[in-house]
Amino acid sequence: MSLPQSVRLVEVGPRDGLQNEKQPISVADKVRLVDDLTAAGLSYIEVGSFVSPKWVPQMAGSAEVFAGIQHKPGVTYAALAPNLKGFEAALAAGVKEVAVFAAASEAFSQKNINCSIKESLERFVPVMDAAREHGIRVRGYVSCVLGCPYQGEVDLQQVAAVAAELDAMGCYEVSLGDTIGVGTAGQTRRLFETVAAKVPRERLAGHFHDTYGQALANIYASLLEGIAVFDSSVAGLGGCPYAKGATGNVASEDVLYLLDGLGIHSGIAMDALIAAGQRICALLDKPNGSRVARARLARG
Ligand SMILES: CC(C)(COP(=O)([O-])OP(=O)([O-])OC[C@H]1O[C@@H](n2cnc3c(N)ncnc32)[C@H](O)[C@@H]1OP(=O)([O-])[O-])[C@@H](O)C(=O)NCCC(=O)NCCSC(=O)C[C@@](C)(O)CC(=O)[O-]
Repeated sequence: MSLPQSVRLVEVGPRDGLQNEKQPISVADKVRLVDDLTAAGLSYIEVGSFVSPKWVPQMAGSAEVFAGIQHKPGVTYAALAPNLKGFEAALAAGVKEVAVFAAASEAFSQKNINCSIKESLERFVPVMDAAREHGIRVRGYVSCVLGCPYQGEVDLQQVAAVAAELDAMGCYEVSLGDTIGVGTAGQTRRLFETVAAKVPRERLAGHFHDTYGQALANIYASLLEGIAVFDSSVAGLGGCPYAKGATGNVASEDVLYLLDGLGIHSGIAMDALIAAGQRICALLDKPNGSRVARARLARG
């Protein structure tokens, strides 16, 4: 299979990246991050989550963040919504695209959203109905596709079954998440081969955390499988509050470098992206998780 000619990056830094941060981050700083990412040319930014603030306190101000950001025409600004309550809050905040999130592991589903996989899918039905009514597009996530922090191995047929359910209920795209970043390139190819038997490749995306340093290899393996949408996080920010020890997503800057090297178009400006990552890392007082950013900054 030949490599895709263009790739869409879904920037999840403001949501997946920041949700795990313990220190308070002001609405103004979150707004600045999203605006910086818009300026860098990202066409899709996951801005926040409409989840329980008791479960994920850092995402509590998501409505204010949506109210504060610049909405550039042609850019999608999305939010997570785990249930109808979250969807209604997102709608009230003017959100035009939401994402629902399920898991391929029962144990993770319970820890993350306090219900079984089956119950979570049932919860999404009214969300999908309301979204259809209001003309809101819905993206789907499946977590723990290559391993679970609680149950270990995950059956790829189970991943395919959950992805197929999300697809059938109307998610226009399903993102497969290696939540704890344990997967390897060979497993990634088998993952997409298996899931593509049930959901067409053009409706699948890859979401790789970089805990074991395999995320770029997994993205390359996914490209070879014909996948053309990847989630990434500026400066490699993040981790999941319900996946202890998992590091952030693959850094957007590093994915961009890979794509540029392959001649694959993404429309993103590297210098502006690096500047956005540096600004948020300075604010959080943490090292930049992008190797490309560190190398470029060291070069001066
Ligand atoms: C799903 C629930 C709400 C169930 O939580 P629950 O406790 O079972 O919910 P409930 O329906 O029993 O309600 C309990 C309380 O929460 C409130 N509530 C109920 N729903 C909402 C809502 N939407 N927004 C705000 N509040 C809400 C509700 O009103 C009530 O308030 P109280 O009466 O106690 O004051 C909870 O488990 C939750 O919010 N979980 C969020 C988990 C989360 O955000 N995880 C991180 C994102 S997923 C991820 O990172 C993985 C991904 C996507 O990146 C891909 C990958 O890497 O794998």
